[in-house]
Amino acid sequence: MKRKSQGLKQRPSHDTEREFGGTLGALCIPVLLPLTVMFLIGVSRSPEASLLQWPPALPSTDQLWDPLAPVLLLGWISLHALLYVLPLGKLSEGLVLRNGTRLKYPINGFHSLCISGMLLMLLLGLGAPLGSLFELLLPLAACAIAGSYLFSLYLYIRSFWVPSHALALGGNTGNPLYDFFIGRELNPRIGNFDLKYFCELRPGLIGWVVINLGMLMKEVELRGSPSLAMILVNSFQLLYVADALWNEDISKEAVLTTMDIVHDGFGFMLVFGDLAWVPFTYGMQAAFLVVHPQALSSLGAAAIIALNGVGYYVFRKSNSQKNQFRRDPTHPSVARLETIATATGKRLLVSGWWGLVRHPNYLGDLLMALAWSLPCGFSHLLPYFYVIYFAVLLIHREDRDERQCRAKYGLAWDTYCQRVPYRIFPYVY
Ligand SMILES: NC(=O)C1=CN([C@@H]2O[C@H](COP(=O)(O)OP(=O)(O)OC[C@H]3O[C@@H](n4cnc5c(N)ncnc54)[C@H](OP(=O)(O)O)[C@@H]3O)[C@@H](O)[C@H]2O)C=CC1
Ligand SMILES: CC(C)CCC[C@@H](C)[C@H]1CC=C2C3=C(CC[C@@]21C)[C@@]1(C)CC[C@H](O)C(C)(C)[C@@H]1CC3
Repeated sequence: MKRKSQGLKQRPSHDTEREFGGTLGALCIPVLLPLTVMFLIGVSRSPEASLLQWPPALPSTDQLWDPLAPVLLLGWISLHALLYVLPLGKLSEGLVLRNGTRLKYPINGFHSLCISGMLLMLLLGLGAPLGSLFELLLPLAACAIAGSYLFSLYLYIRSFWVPSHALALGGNTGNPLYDFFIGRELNPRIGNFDLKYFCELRPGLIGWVVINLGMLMKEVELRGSPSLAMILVNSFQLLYVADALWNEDISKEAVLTTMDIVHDGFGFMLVFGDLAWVPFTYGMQAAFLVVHPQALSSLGAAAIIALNGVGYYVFRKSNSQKNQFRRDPTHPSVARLETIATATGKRLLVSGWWGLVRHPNYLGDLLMALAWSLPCGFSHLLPYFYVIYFAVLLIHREDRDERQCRAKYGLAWDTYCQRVPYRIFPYVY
């Protein structure tokens, strides 16, 4: 690769505000989170399933390797890369970049989900032992983690050959450890293939529901039929993933406007998050249920379904309201909502869902997260790991978003905060 014109040479900005605990965070997170993945998988299949057991039970090295794991993982990524480049769905434009251009993105994630689903059904019909994913979970996670390190290294190195406007504002501090972690390049692409966008929605997110299905099949192998708890966990999480892929389209909804796509560089944090953390920890409840079956009454199941329904309603309605307003503030569904003006020309909603709390979509997401854990009963903490982690992630994300909005909207943002004082939970936080 040739270095682009000298006039565009990037200068590290040492005074950039550092996130995720700065250099210390960048040193600890890439070590601790992969260990957490291994620890959680190990604990989920131990009879005690205790998170508090000391010393923590980490799997032995021979449990981490199976030659089938890299083959399956590479096959899965290649399948999704192929589906990504197939001329299915339409092309949408992202937001305007710093150099005034807009990138084009294929909107075919839902097609990928449906095709993956059909292929899986075919494989199951042919007698493929999907339940073996249970035994392969540790080697698969180990490969995904190793792949995340290698891929992030590639992304870090290639970022030195791109022009400065292609770098993320927060990822060019000059501290190699931090920049590797947070990501230097904003939208790394090979030709038209957008690596960040591809990883954000496809292999990991769809991989998560495939692993869940594998856990369900393992339960069928062990006990003859899937339990109600397992069916609920699988259905709720499939709904969440299908919703994300269905709403990928910018002209419908707004994955292309999330802070991960618009603001964050593509470094270890997102690579590992997308390819290892999401598929191997978000489905922890299903893995837990294989070894720790739970009896669930019809009344309990009905209450949990209702909670997931309420959470989904709040999550979807609030996200849709903001996205509709962003797209067309004169649309009848949002035109009557009260707003305040900002210096950028954009208006902020202060009524409707966004007048209830400043992040109603996070509230809905957290209610759903709780509904995913409840089918696992109250005997163990492990199935509640996701809710606890997610609350921490969203509180931290909310704080990052607030700082970005305050920088963008200044006084108007402060007025919004006065009008809508609660962040996520009405009257609590
Ligand atoms: N399952 C998971 O692991 C995760 C799920 N999520 C989910 O993803 C979804 C998207 O979340 P996220 O990307 O964090 O951001 P949000 O969808 O919450 O968007 C925040 C942005 O919305 C705009 N905005 C904020 N307040 C207002 C207002 N009052 N009026 C108009 N516009 C406003 C601002 O953007 P602008 O100035 O550009 O208009 C702000 O930066 C959420 O539902 C979240 O729960 C997120 C992270 C992880
Ligand atoms: C390991 C780290 C410290 C943190 C990793 C964070 C990532 C796991 C998440 C950051 C933003 C995400 C989003 C989704 C999944 C998790 C990650 C990648 C999302 C795709 C889930 C489905 C939603 O509907 C969404 C709005 C599309 C989400 C976008 C953000």
